Amino acid sequence: MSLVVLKLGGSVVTDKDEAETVDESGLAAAVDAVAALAEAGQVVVVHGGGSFGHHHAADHGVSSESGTHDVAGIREINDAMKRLNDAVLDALAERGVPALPVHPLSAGAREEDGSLSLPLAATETMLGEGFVPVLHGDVIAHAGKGATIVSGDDLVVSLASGLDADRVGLCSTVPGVLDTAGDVIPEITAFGDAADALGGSDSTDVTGGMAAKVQKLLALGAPAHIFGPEGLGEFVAGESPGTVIRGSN
Ligand SMILES: Nc1ncnc2c1ncn2[C@@H]1O[C@H](COP(=O)(O)OP(=O)(O)OP(=O)(O)O)[C@@H](O)[C@H]1O
Ligand SMILES: C=C(C)CCOP(=O)(O)O
Repeated sequence: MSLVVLKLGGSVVTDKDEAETVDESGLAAAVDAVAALAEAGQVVVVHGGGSFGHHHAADHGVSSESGTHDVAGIREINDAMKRLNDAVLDALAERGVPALPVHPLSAGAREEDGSLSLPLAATETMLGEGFVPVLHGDVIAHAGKGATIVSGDDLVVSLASGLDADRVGLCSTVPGVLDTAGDVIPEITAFGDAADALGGSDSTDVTGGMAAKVQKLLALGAPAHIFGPEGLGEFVAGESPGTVIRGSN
């Protein structure tokens, strides 16, 4: 049975400029795509932090690089991500998708060198039992730093390689990775293919925006598709919307 790893960008499922605001129409379109993928095979969903995680993380000075030992701050970030996760799970349940949460704060950790340890037992067993695991960017224990932020993009890379996914898609609010003229770059095989145009996010963001996303996906060593909400249908149909990141490792 085919296995797809699909990221729902925080910019899709939330209004990234309004604190803790779900984008109902973006979420609805994304969940319809997940429902279709779940009908056809196995799917693992990862969603980003959007205006839930990033705003609270920024308030506490926590990012993928900067950590904290402030328990109240860690809990504030994780609680916000669980609220967004509940909204995604509820929308999936309304469409009859058997979705269950996997919270990275309680499932994984970062080693001192920053490498991510994400045991897959919960995710793999959920898949084997016919469930749809839903993970999300989160705050995560980090040896030597207390806790830092793990991006949904990091989780996508870890899951796709650990589960040997057949297809990887990342839905954002842009139609793909854009060049300096604003056109979609069809394929990226090296960071230099788009370096001039790659930047952070237009909204509050503590995990590096599109530049970090492309860098992480190039390390995956398998094709990953970056597309906008209008590309969800094509991705579900097995086509290649937006930009394909084709790294080698
Ligand atoms: N060359 C580029 N092409 C496309 N988007 C770019 C580029 N450079 C910077 N960006 C910015 O990156 C954003 C997408 O990255 P972002 O991390 O915000 O996406 P996301 O995964 O939906 O969000 P989240 O990280 O909350 O899950 C775009 O909204 C755009 O503002
Ligand atoms: C900021 C938090 C807590 C999540 C970051 O995940 P991302 O939005 O996928 O980068």
